[in-house]
Amino acid sequence: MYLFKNFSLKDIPTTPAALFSAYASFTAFVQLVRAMVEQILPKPLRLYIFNKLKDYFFPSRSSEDMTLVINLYSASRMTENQVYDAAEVYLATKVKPSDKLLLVSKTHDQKTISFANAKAATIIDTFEDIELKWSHICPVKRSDAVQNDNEPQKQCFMLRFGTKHKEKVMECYLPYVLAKAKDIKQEEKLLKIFSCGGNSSRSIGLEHPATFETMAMDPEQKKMVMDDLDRFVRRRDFYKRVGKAWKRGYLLYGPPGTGKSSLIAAMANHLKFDIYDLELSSISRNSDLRSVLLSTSNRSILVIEDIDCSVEAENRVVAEKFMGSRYNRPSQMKFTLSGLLNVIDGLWSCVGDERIIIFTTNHKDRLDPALLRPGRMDVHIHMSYCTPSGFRILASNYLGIHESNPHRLCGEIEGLIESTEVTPAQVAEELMQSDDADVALEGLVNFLKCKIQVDSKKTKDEGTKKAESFEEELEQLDNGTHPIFSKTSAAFYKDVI
Ligand SMILES: Nc1ncnc2c1ncn2[C@@H]1O[C@H](COP(=O)(O)OP(=O)(O)OP(=O)(O)O)[C@@H](O)[C@H]1O
Ligand SMILES: [Mg+2]
Repeated sequence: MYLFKNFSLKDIPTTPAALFSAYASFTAFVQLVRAMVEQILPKPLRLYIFNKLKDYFFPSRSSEDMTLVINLYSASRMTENQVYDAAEVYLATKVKPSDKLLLVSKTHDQKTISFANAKAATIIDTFEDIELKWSHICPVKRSDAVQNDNEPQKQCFMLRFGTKHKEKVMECYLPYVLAKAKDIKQEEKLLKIFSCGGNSSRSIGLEHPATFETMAMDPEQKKMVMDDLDRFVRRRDFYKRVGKAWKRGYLLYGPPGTGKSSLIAAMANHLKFDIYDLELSSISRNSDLRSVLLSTSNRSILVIEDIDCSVEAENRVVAEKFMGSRYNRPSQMKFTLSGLLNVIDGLWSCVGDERIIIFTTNHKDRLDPALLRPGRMDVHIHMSYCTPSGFRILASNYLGIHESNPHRLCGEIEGLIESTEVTPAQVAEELMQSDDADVALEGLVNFLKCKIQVDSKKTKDEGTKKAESFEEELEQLDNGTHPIFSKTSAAFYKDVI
């Protein structure tokens, strides 16, 4: 303040001699300060402060730094550079509360609106105490410039860091950015379900709400499946080490309405894998099957539902085609379960990674032994009729009734469920009848009681029918009119029955 108060315009040196003298005193002053600093601060500390100041005032000129240039296109310019893509995704998450300019976007593949920092700014990231400075270069297109379509814009990211960290950045940080970006994309990804058959494959967004949380399954079985899936995706190196393809096969079996399809959706949602639903009925040749398999991507689930019916139906179709001699070489068209398994096994073991294949059936007992052979399907999951614990999950999903505060009818319902075979789908349908828990649960009680009555009548009727036919048979044996046994062998047969 003192200096400024006493300073007037006439103090500004104007003549060359006065300017020289001012310069000389300024340099003398700087040298004095420098000498004092050299006396007080040791050299390493001085260097450190000097570099910091230099970085701050001249960020692009630090001699101890090195810069990596990450172009939008790879060196060959044929394809997009995955590192650029990953950097874009990764840096978009580095939004700071102080950022005043944000980019807002949402693509078809994203579930939510995303906010990213404008690329104009330098973004400072830290990784294991290394400071990394990201900046984005995007040359402005001049309106008078001749646009050459073959020459992509030289957009790039510049990544600057201390040269001494070169190895760590190359070997650890960049892979970390790639992995992080993959996770972010995976998290935001809208799953797809591809319907594959013949030569075509259509896809739509998979918005099935089933999750493991909403699945009415035995808690231990649920945990087993979740753990198995988690272990599978974690074990890339393990599969490599033991020389096994990174694939896993599941067989889901159980009566209709026990949640086989829902479990597939829950698995896809859990892993964030797309689903390829293979319609075997529209595939007549192994070559079609091969091309469908080749068109599936990594991190996906290939589903073949109702395997017992599909293969039977397919064999019929092939037989019809064969009889109609629409094809000249019918032997090539033979399409059997073992053929299917061979194609899948053969291709499956060498194409792609992180694949899951799921077969479903209502009748495990009708399946070809080739499918049940040990080692063919890694995990067999039995989807059973509704259990009391399954009911509790459904009651929580549909009516918000929690175990800690059960409804007065829950105990009765659990007892009824234990004494009959009711599917989770049937229970769910009853629970959907009303938002009012009293009404919905009373409806379920009535439904279960009716079912028990109908079932016991059916069993009784069957028993009566059996008893009647038994009586009839005895009579035939006695009077010698039995269609198989003569009067002489009747005594022996009576003993057996
Ligand atoms: N275990 C379950 N947990 C939760 N909901 C279930 C369960 N099982 C069935 N559901 C309900 O019933 C409906 C039908 O079930 P889903 O289609 O999954 O049965 P499925 O076993 O595949 O039957 P299908 O053998 O006929 O194909 C589902 O949409 C879901 O609402
Ligand atoms: Mg199903």
